[in-house]
Amino acid sequence: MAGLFSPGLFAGKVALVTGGGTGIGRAIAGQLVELGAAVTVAARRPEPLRQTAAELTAAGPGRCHHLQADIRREQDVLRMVETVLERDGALHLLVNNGGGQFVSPAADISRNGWRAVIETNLTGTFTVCQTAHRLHMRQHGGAVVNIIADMFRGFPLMAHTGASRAAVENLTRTLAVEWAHDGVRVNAVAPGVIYSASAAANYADGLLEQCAGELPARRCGTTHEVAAAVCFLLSPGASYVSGATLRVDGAASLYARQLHRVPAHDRLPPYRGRAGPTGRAEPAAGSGRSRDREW
Ligand SMILES: CCCCCCC/C=C/C(=O)SCCNC(=O)CCNC(=O)[C@H](O)C(C)(C)COP(=O)(O)OP(=O)(O)OC[C@H]1O[C@@H](n2cnc3c(N)ncnc32)[C@H](O)[C@@H]1OP(=O)(O)O
Ligand SMILES: NC(=O)C1=CN([C@@H]2O[C@H](COP(=O)(O)OP(=O)(O)OC[C@H]3O[C@@H](n4cnc5c(N)ncnc54)[C@H](OP(=O)(O)O)[C@@H]3O)[C@@H](O)[C@H]2O)C=CC1
Repeated sequence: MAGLFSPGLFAGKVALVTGGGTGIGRAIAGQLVELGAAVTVAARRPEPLRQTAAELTAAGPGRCHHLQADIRREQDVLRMVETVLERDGALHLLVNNGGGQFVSPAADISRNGWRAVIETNLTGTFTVCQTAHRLHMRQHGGAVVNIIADMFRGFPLMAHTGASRAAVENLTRTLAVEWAHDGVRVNAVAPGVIYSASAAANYADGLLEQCAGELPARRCGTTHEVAAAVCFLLSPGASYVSGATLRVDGAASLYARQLHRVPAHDRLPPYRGRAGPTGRAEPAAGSGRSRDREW
């Protein structure tokens, strides 16, 4: 099938995709290589990176390098950006896709679990943005896309990722303004439920499929659908788009389905003022338990 974008759209462009060895990141790297870019994929596990780089380079016409880096480690991030600049002489396009989380009620998230997710999704993304800007984009401009998530109504059972992705959305807006005069555009893409091997593994027991059946689109999104949105935002076609969030979710963020179902309860009694219409204090509705919780 012919691609959506003009062949050679990114010829001569240098791109870095974190988390680019697997899933959505791999699809983004694949579309960039297909459109002529020199792409580096970076993440922690060497094997998926090596395999992705080899396969994408073989497919061409662009090429794909790989390097191991943990975006939580400042030294890794510095080395990653320096390596791209030394090898390819520039960094025009940056995609902050590396990230993750786990499903847990907020009450049960350990301090270290919270820190792991915040340091990856938020601090890691910030460190990569700041380093790319400081070492190259401040002088030469560029385009950045941050991958976030559908956290617009909160993210029950994923409080850590909801908080970090909302923060990245706000960071995106701030950087779009601060870096406009450097010629840097910064946007976000918010995927909904996207079928990737990792999502399938992390939302096991058919949860992903079950959830997909309740989405407005009645299916999960594909990694290629996210990649197409990212390529648009990186392209000159989006030259006047900065600070925006593009939701790639088939309208899921506008629809009520959530991972968490609120159980039946009466634990949020209404406020009735000091006195009701009779002049006497009104009894609270519901069970004694509900009254116990009035404050
Ligand atoms: C079905 C409908 C809704 C779907 C919505 C889809 C939304 C998004 C989907 C995706 O993004 S899927 C693809 C992303 N990939 C992942 O999320 C990868 C899987 N996750 C991880 O690798 C980890 O969760 C991590 C924390 C992000 C990685 O950090 P790290 O490698 O450093 O982890 P550890 O050192 O092993 O642990 C640190 C800390 O975190 C606690 N922890 C880790 N996993 C869990 C878990 N599953 N449950 C509870 N706690 C967990 C771990 O115990 C450590 O804390 P302490 O034990 O030291 O207190
Ligand atoms: N699939 C979905 O439905 C949705 C996904 N997302 C987000 O989109 C992104 C891609 O997800 P998806 O492709 O599905 O899942 P993947 O797990 O395949 O992608 C996450 C990638 O991030 C890399 N990564 C994780 N932690 C680090 C780190 N500390 N340093 C560098 N790289 C890291 C992983 O590689 P490695 O472990 O080797 O480091 C992996 O390649 C993630 O940020 C995800 O949370 C958001 C909304 C929905």
